[in-house]
Amino acid sequence: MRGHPLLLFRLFRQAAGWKLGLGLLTAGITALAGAALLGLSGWFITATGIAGLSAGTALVFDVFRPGAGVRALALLRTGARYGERLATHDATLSVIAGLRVRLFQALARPGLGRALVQRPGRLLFRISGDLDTLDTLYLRLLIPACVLAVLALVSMVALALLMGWAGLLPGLFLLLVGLVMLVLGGRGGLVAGGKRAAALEALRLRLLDLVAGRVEWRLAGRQEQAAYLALLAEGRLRRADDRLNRLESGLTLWQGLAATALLSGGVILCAELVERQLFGGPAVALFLLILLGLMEPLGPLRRGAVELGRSLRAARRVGDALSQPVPQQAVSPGTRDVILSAIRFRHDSASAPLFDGFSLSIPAGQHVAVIGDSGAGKSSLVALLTGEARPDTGSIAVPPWALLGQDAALFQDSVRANLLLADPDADDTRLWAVLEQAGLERVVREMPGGLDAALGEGGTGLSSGQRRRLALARFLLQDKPLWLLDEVTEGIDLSVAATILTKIKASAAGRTILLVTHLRREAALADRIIRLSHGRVVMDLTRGDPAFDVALSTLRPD
Ligand SMILES: Nc1ncnc2c1ncn2[C@@H]1O[C@H](COP(=O)(O)OP(=O)(O)OP(=O)(O)O)[C@@H](O)[C@H]1O
Repeated sequence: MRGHPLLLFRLFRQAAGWKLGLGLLTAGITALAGAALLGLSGWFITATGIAGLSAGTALVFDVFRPGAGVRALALLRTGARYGERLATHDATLSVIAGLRVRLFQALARPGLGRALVQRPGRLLFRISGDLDTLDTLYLRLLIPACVLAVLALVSMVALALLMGWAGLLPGLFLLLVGLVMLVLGGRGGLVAGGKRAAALEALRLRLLDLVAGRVEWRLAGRQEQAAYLALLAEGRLRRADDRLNRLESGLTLWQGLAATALLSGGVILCAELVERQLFGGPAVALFLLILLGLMEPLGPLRRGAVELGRSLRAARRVGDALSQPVPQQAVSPGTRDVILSAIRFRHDSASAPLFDGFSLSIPAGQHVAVIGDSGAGKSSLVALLTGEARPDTGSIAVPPWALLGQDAALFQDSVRANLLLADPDADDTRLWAVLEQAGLERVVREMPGGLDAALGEGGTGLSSGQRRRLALARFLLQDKPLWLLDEVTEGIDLSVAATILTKIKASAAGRTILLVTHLRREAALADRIIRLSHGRVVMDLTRGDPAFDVALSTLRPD
């Protein structure tokens, strides 16, 4: 089932089962009412015209019942069409909205997230393009295909009752036409649609490179080459579009030929029936116009068929991501201490394990500084604790944690929304309190809109020190027993660093802290210092030990 489009149909059904059914039902009623309306109107106009030829028939001709029928069918068709639009779009939008959340969660899985971040164009595509493509599956494929099948079957039964076995022919012909359309469109669209998706992804990436790196391209004198690469991708996109257009034109031709053949066959059949005096003029109009009505779903089906390949590809990719288990924070319920036992861990692209038989135990409430040269394994240790990296063997027990790192990771949204990420239920009083703790309250109060002030991408609108303080406020909002601090004051000026460290110290009592650092001012918060080297603990000192102060003094001063 992994990655199979059927998984998506199952998700569609779970998310909006009855709405999908209602959509199909109303779409079927709309099409049937449309075909009947066309036929009855044709019959009525013809029959009225013929009846009007002589005064005798004109007087006895009943215009009321067929007129009422036309009105009833018109009302039914309009109402059903309205219901269909409501039901199908509501169903699709709610399913896609639900899928978007699940896809975000799935993409947050460490391995997948990291793999995709190396190809941001693809990541963007998955989140936007693939999901939007999925509405085609239901709206443009399933609905027209089912409606065509229903119309064909109903027409087969009705026309067979009316004119014997010959009445089966239009329905069978329609089914054949629809099937050929799906096969041809699906096969052609799969290849051309795949090429189009790849070209569009390449074009987006090339354009991003061109714009974001324009200064570097220019300095290197290679702007022309970068533009040429974008043009190449654009050329591939155009050729793929041409192929898709040709495919759609071919299918339109096929639809036109099929419609002509069906109508011509209908005219020949009617001529035969008229000659045998089984059909009169009004019945001919009824029959031919019903045939026209039956072909109505072929247009949407044709457009859906061209999209079939693209939709199936998107369904497979989204299905692949969704079939992975949703990542959970690596938290062991009931644990208060941090315990790593006999860990063996190798980075994906590394040849040898970084940690081999690594064990570490931090009792609840202890404040530990992890120091060591660059590449010693400090960040990898934090990644193991947060679950971002998984050990090959060994066990890890971690209480609920909050992480504060060097990257402020702020989003293009309001100050409030950036804070609420940490605790969606926090009220304004609490938000102001953490802003005050982080030394940012006055700044935010002076911003237009206060908590609702909009930040730009990455927190633009705030200075880099203010961004770090906002990240600190968000961190403080999480009331977790374990704090993981990864070089939190690296690269910031003394006054901001002092604020951050003071606030951390003020709220540190009763919590376990593991801080990774090269800086004396940060390690001074700890009551235990561990030095790592090549993935091993080479020094483990507690405050009071004379070597503790010596270890502190080896660290970078402020
Ligand atoms: N994603 C990765 N793939 C392969 N090797 C990695 C990866 N991340 C880190 N490493 C390697 O693992 C080792 C430990 O890296 P880590 O980032 O944990 O060190 P660190 O002590 O945090 O260094 P720094 O102080 O420079 O941040 C290094 O040799 C590094 O090259």
